[in-house]
Amino acid sequence: MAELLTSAQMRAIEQAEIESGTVTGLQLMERAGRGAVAAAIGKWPEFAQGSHRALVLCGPGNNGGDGFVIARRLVDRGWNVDLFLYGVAAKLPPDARVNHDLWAKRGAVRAFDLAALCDCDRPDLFVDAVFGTGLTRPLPSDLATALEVGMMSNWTRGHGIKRLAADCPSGLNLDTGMVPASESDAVPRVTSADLTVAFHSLKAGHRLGLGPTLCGEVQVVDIGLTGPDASERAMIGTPPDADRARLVAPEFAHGSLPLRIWPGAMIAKLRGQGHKYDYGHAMVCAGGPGRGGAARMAARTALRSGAGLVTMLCPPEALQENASHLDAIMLRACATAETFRQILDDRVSALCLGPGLGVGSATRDLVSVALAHRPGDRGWRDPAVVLDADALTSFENDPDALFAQTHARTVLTPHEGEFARLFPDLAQSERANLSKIDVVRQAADQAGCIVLLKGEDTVIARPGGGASVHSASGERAVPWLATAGAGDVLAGLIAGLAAPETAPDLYCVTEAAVWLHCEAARQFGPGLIAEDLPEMLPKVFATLAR
Ligand SMILES: NC(=O)C1=CN([C@@H]2O[C@H](COP(=O)(O)OP(=O)(O)OC[C@H]3O[C@@H](n4cnc5c(N)ncnc54)[C@H](O)[C@@H]3O)[C@@H](O)[C@H]2O)[C@@H](O)CC1
Ligand SMILES: [K+]
Repeated sequence: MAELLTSAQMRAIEQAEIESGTVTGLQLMERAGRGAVAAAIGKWPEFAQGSHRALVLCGPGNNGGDGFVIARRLVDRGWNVDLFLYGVAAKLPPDARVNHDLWAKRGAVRAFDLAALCDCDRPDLFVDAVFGTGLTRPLPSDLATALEVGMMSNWTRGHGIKRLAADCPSGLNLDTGMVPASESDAVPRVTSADLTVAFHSLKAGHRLGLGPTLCGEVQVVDIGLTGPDASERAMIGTPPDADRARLVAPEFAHGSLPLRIWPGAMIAKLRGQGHKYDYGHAMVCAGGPGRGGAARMAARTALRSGAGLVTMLCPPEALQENASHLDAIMLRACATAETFRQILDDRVSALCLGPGLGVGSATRDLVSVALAHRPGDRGWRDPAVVLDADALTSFENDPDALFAQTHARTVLTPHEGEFARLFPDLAQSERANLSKIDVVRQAADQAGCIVLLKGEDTVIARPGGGASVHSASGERAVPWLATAGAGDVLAGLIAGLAAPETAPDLYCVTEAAVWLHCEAARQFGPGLIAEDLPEMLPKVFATLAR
């Protein structure tokens, strides 16, 4: 559970620490530059010995300051370094200026010039230290060109040049994971780094949007600010604080976490002992004949993932079809919302509605019954209600009617299309400079419940602010998870994990569900279809129990 900071939060942390007198900005910059060089040598051991050539491009702020430190450290190691400054030395902020001056005693500072840069000898390492957390506008086009992969073809064997980015590839907005579009260049050219060293902590933009692709491998470098580890440890089992966002992964900023602690501890059946009813009763509502597959997959996943028992409810005319597919899952006919209300009893602890349910008033009525159900004397909290797919689209014309009924134990799991139907003002086309985290936070506030917006960067948020990002990128990239029915499985997974009496906080369960969903797909590999996901769960659980 690593924190994902915004640029402003990072600045505030640095500022507070500098003002407290425990560290100076100059010390932080030195550690950042040294840490970047150490990370590069760790990744490319061939750089540890001998003389190599680097081209360092420094910017007009403190990110440029890091570049001067990197250049100095490389020369100390016997490297040849060409350094260009995009900006004016006299206008550098103080710490960057000090490092500029230190470098100037060792090598030349050349004013940024595309032609001169292209004239340099082929570098082994290209260091991008132009902009970090301070990017405020699109990249100027000459700079974009200088940072471009295509420019590398100036050098023979240009493809072998390693790219190191200080804090981020310049042009990437570290709050949004987006590259601001420029008027002159509709498709801004930002080049992927091979290695990005993130100072102190991951920032949101490292894991949102284009961030994972552009950053390449990301290593967090400790620059001696008060460690995030303690606060990260405290996060396990509790949702994030209002203004905080975190990465859904078994890791801290500076290390990994045993899987039995997370997500293992989020899975009731990996811990206690109990009767099937202690693990809760999940119910899944299905649509009419020929449309039961999605709900059956959700139900099967709920049963595999932790519910003690699972019942599927369907219209009487779909009974035969569903009965021929289900064994361990119980099946009951449910013709109307009123019947649904009568069927719900004290033991029902999780409800999943939406997959294959059909769009319209009948679905709206079922959703209303689900959201109005209270636990009675036997239960101690409201049942978890997971609403997906048709349960969301059915409220397209009146989302407020849904939001008037949702409660704290409700999770909405839209994809971008469904999200736009419920929150048209927050649709992708309307987001401007808001990050996906900000957008889902606003949605959760509007809806009054947990909202999970799917994608390669899945974002979860709850009312009042806390948010999480799960990134299916890099080693966790699962393009084969983009398959029909995968979303139905996720809805069932949340319901199944939330059903047990001892299930942790619903927000934390939702985080674990997203990770497990991706993990099951990852372990299965290409060729996956949605039915494979519940069948992979036992294997995944086995790795968490150790
Ligand atoms: N003491 C500190 O504050 C430390 C800062 N660190 C580094 O400093 C970075 C943040 O420094 P800054 O806040 O100075 O920000 P940056 O160095 O990221 O950039 C700010 C400068 O770039 C200009 N700028 C922004 N976007 C531009 C664009 N599109 N075209 C042209 N100019 C543009 C701004 O006007 C400003 O001069 C971090 O990412 C990190 O790399 C680290 O050295 C650790 C210590
Ligand atoms: K940079």
